[in-house]
Amino acid sequence: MSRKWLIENGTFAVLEPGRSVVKGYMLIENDLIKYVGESRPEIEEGTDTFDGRGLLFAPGLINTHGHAAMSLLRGYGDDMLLQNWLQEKMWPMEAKFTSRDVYWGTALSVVEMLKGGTTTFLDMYDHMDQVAKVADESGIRAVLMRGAIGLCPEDVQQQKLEEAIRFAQDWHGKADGRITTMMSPHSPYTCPPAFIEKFVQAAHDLDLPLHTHMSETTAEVQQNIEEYGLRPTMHLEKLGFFSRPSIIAHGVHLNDEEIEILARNNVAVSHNPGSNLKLASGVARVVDLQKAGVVVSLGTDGAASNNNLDMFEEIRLAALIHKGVSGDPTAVPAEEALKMGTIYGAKSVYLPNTGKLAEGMKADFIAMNTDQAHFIPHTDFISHMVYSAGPKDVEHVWVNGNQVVKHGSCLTIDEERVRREAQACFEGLLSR
Ligand SMILES: CSC[C@H]1O[C@@H](n2cnc3c(O)ncnc32)[C@H](O)[C@@H]1O
Ligand SMILES: [Zn+2]
Repeated sequence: MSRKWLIENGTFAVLEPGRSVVKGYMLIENDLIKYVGESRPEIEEGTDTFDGRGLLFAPGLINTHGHAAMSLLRGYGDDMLLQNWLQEKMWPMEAKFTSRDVYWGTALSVVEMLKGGTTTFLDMYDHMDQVAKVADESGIRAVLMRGAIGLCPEDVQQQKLEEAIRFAQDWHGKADGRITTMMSPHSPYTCPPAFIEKFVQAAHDLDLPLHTHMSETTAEVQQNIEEYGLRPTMHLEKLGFFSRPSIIAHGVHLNDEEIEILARNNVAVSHNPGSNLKLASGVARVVDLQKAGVVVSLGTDGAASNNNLDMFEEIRLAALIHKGVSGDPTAVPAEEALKMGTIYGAKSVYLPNTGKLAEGMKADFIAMNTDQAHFIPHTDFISHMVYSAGPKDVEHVWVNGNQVVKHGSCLTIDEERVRREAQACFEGLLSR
């Protein structure tokens, strides 16, 4: 049965050229936005109404890189460089992760993301059926992939590849279309070239995009040059990676030629400023990437390197650090930063019908309470959302037309149970 409802007297962040915000109405039918505008549309009998006064409606935030189950390792390895952090802290603990750990760790992250206004997340991890189960049950939209590290014997590599293919086939388009999949070798420094080529071939066979970590640290770039005689971008290009739609995470250390290769191949970049700062990896050349025409979106990375999944923080960091680094106060203006967290996120994870409040788009959106001191005066709501707001301002969240957060509480997940089980999982990991 069709369900129609009309939001009245709201403020809508439409982010269109010449008009960032519209005061008026938004009509939703099932999973789709049917109308956004100043005048009240004709509505059929039986259409519900929703009072939007005091609320700023915005597209749901899109987190384009992360490892949700790593919230179990939040605070477990702080103030370290990437390679030491991975080798000494993360990988030894992750080797002990069971399906149960991944389920509750992911659920913990999904609670944090939904309550903080994130309606879509990309996730690269192991035990991915558990991640898909959480996405299915919670109502969030998810772009999922079995991440594969190839530092293992060939028969184990083969198992990982087959599992990645099986997972991608099983879940693509599931959960009312909320789950899509990608193929994902972890990185050029953890995957031998022949292993990466197999993922590229599988992505061609399954008609799926590719995702990987790339050029996150100077050490990684140096190692790639020593092992393969090429910088990571040229190396992946040679392996055919960019012959598929692809999104790379980080892209911190890129030279001009690499930026040109990414632009020429329409490769999207997930910028993860919080994680890159915390691991002292550096600051990505976002302004140069955007000037070259690369779609740059935003990700949190896992909660063990961030240490939260707050997309407002990533949006604000994107708007701030590039001003600081360049000395140019117009670098990454507020509206551009917000687009990186919404519409550019949608483009970079190949979900073109999300990320915007407009007719025909999926009804994935949030409502923020603007009757608060840090939203006053009601001058520029886009500025306030980027420079002043945070996850606690998110009052309601809808994904695919369904309400998943109401007055700041999750409707689809038992948050108290998730917190208890996640704590128990962490204690179990410590004792094993
Ligand atoms: C194969 S599952 C994903 C794998 O990635 C690791 N990881 C988490 N954050 C980062 C990062 O910033 N760079 C590289 N790898 C990262 C995580 O610990 C898992 O092992
Ligand atoms: Zn990562």
